[in-house]
Amino acid sequence: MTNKANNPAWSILGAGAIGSLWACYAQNNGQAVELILRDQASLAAYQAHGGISFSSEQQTQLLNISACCPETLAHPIQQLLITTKAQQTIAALQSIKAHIHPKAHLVLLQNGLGITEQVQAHFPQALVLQASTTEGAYRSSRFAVVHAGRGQTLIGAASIEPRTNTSLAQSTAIAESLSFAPLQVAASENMAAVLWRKLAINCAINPLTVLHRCRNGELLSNPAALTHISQVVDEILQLSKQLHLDQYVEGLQQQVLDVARNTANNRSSMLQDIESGRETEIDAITGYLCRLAAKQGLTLPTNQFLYDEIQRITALNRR
Ligand SMILES: NC(=O)C1=CN([C@@H]2O[C@H](COP(=O)(O)OP(=O)(O)OC[C@H]3O[C@@H](n4cnc5c(N)ncnc54)[C@H](OP(=O)(O)O)[C@@H]3O)[C@@H](O)[C@H]2O)C=CC1
Ligand SMILES: CC(C)(CO)C(=O)C(=O)O
Repeated sequence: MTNKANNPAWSILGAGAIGSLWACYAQNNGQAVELILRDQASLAAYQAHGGISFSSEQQTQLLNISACCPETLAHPIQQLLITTKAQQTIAALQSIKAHIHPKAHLVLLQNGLGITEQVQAHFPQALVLQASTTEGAYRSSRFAVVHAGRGQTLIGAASIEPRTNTSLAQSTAIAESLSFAPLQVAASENMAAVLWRKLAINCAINPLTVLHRCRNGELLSNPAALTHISQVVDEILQLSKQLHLDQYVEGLQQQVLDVARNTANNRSSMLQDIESGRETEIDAITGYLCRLAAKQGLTLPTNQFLYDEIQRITALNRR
């Protein structure tokens, strides 16, 4: 589906693993989407590659998906799926701000919290939603994406505040328009619970895989890591109670262990970022948690320790 001016229904900002995954399934479903690349050099490299090499269920196809960059964007953006890493979001949006319709639908499909508030401040009239996915994808090279694991995607109001002005009908319509088979996107009636639980699980697994340099499943046989997990979980439960979010994280300790077991062979996204010398999403994960706690007059010593450690390791990586 394209809009009246024949523009794509969705523009996708961040042609990495997740952005390319959505773009490829959209294309395979006959839906016009457009990838927005970082700059002209990236666009030239993409065009030279001939599109995205997309691998799923042992089949690979080269999909020549329409692409542009801030310098070549030639139409107003009505619906934008944002699939950059959390910490890249604001700079990426700034680069195309002039093209974003004031009342655009902006969907952040990324881990971490706290970015949507910043996006809403930049685009006060826009409808800003957050999506959370358990799909798994990775880039085997710059423009080659592998759909590694099937999951589910939930979409809803971009806040952990239970109160929200976003109607379920709006989220449902947007979820449907982003459901490019086999990707399943559904509107959540309680996105606050989804986001808080996801944040808690990321806080309890991601930094620890970096600290102990291990796959998710290896945390389970490491006594020091298990102690850290318990401490992280206890601190999150304490904060959740104070914020009246405790019903969202009932049984958290067991859930964390289950996720580590079910994703045992994964290198967490944070470990992958560190190993590739990239910035991590620690600021939108553990950093967000610690800042929220500070506003409540609470300190979370283990989470703060993990935040500081990841910052230290990232800085060492940069040298
Ligand atoms: N991969 C997965 O399986 C999952 C990922 N997630 C979450 O989804 C989000 C995206 O992850 P993922 O796709 O893996 O990350 P990637 O790093 O693969 O993709 C991010 C993309 O954003 C692009 N980007 C960064 N800055 C800009 C900019 N200024 N302008 C245009 N593009 C820009 C990057 O471009 P460049 O290549 O030029 O740097 C890159 O292509 C993250 O929050 C992640 O935690 C959640 C669940 C699963
Ligand atoms: C759930 C988990 C830990 C799976 O690897 C993840 O979301 C991540 O790596 O960011």
